[in-house]
Amino acid sequence: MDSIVVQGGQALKGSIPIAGAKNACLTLMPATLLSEEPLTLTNAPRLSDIRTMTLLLQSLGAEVSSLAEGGVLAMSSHDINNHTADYDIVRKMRASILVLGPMLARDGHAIVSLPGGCAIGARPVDLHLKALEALGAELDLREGYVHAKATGGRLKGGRYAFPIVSVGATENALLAAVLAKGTSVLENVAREPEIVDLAQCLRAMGAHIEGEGTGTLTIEGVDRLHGATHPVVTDRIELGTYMLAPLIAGGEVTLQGGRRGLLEAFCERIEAAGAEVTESPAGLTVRRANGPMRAVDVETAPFPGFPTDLQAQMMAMLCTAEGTSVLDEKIFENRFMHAPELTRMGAKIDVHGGTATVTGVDRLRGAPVMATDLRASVSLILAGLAAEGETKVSRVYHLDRGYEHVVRKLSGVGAKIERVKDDV
Ligand SMILES: CC(=O)N[C@H]1[C@@H](OP(=O)(O)OP(=O)(O)OC[C@H]2O[C@@H](n3ccc(=O)[nH]c3=O)[C@H](O)[C@@H]2O)O[C@H](CO)[C@@H](O)[C@@H]1O
Ligand SMILES: C=C(OP(=O)(O)O)C(=O)O
Repeated sequence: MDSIVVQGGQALKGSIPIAGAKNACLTLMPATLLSEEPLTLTNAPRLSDIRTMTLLLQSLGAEVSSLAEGGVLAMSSHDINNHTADYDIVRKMRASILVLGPMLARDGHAIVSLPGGCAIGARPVDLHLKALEALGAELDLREGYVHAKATGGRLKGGRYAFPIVSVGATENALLAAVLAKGTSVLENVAREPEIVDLAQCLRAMGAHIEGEGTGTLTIEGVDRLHGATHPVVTDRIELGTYMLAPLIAGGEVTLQGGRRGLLEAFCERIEAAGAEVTESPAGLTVRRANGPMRAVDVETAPFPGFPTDLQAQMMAMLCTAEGTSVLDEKIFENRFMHAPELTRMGAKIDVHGGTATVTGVDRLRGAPVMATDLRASVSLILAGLAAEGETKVSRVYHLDRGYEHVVRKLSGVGAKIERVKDDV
């Protein structure tokens, strides 16, 4: 297993290219199952989650190329010969459940393992299933698998109002509705840029969709979809993560390809804390406006609110901001695993239920730390950038799920960071 070792105290200067979004790519890839013609993605990121989705699609009979220059990922689902998504793959990555809607829509049947909970919370998939039932799916849960059939062999247009906003359930329902017979109306849907990206890709494949980016999606099902080439939207979570780096370590960094519209609520909060964010055709440039960073309160919410996937990284920044900040995590019930690790580095954090109170300290101190999920891991690297001495973050496989070339990107702007092999 590898670790990341950071020597803190270097101010940062330069540019970081931002990759295509993991969470967009993971919902765009299953769209290949909807057509017998090829779907090609460009700007796909080089991440272990993308590799896992590749293996899952290949296990169903799809052809998926290895990632080429420019993030080109060529896929073809001409011969889908297996309709079972096995537990061994699904348990590695929750986004695997996104093959259920498209398989059901294409061939009228599918068997997909239930993903189970994970470190950040229970994360049920009941809303995915209820939305598919509203489109005419008959579901049976047996031995840890969802056995799904479309009544009469084809899904039918239907209406479903989500009781809470769910990104994944919106995606699964949209992926299914595009080939259902008739009109579907999905209400209280997620509005994340990744949903807008999925709708645009499906439209390029011939789907009839209205309302992406709003609370209601209206989909007129078509009999077949064709091939397309689609660029994956910029990763707003990678963008926000690296925007925090110069605020923590000092200096000025340009995030190439960054756009404010992807992260308006996040930009507003870091500006309230003392950041200066400048938008240009090249991207977003970030530095401290004047003097040290100050405390701000943060509440996570579905888009366009403050993303839960940036809560851990924001906490790392607030650990050395002047004053006391309150972070309310409203999406996942157990997403503060980074707090005890940051405390080991000298941070002052009290966690009660879904609320963390952070009192800024002058300086963090490097320490060996360990993270149990993706964003928690990167928050420890960010904290290490300004900590006194050495921070060693172990269990780097979490990081590899969502950040490509993290050492290259941060050392490119002057951080002292390396990846090392652990002694066994
Ligand atoms: C691969 C991917 O895109 N992952 C993102 C996606 O996860 P994911 O799609 O899993 O997150 P959801 O938006 O579905 O989850 C939101 C909330 O709804 C609950 N819920 C969800 C589905 C369901 O059937 N029942 C239910 O109760 C969840 O437990 C959670 O409390 O959106 C999250 C919220 O922005 C992000 O943190 C994840 O990075
Ligand atoms: C929680 C995340 O991903 P996933 O939904 O795949 O677990 C994330 O990207 O921060």
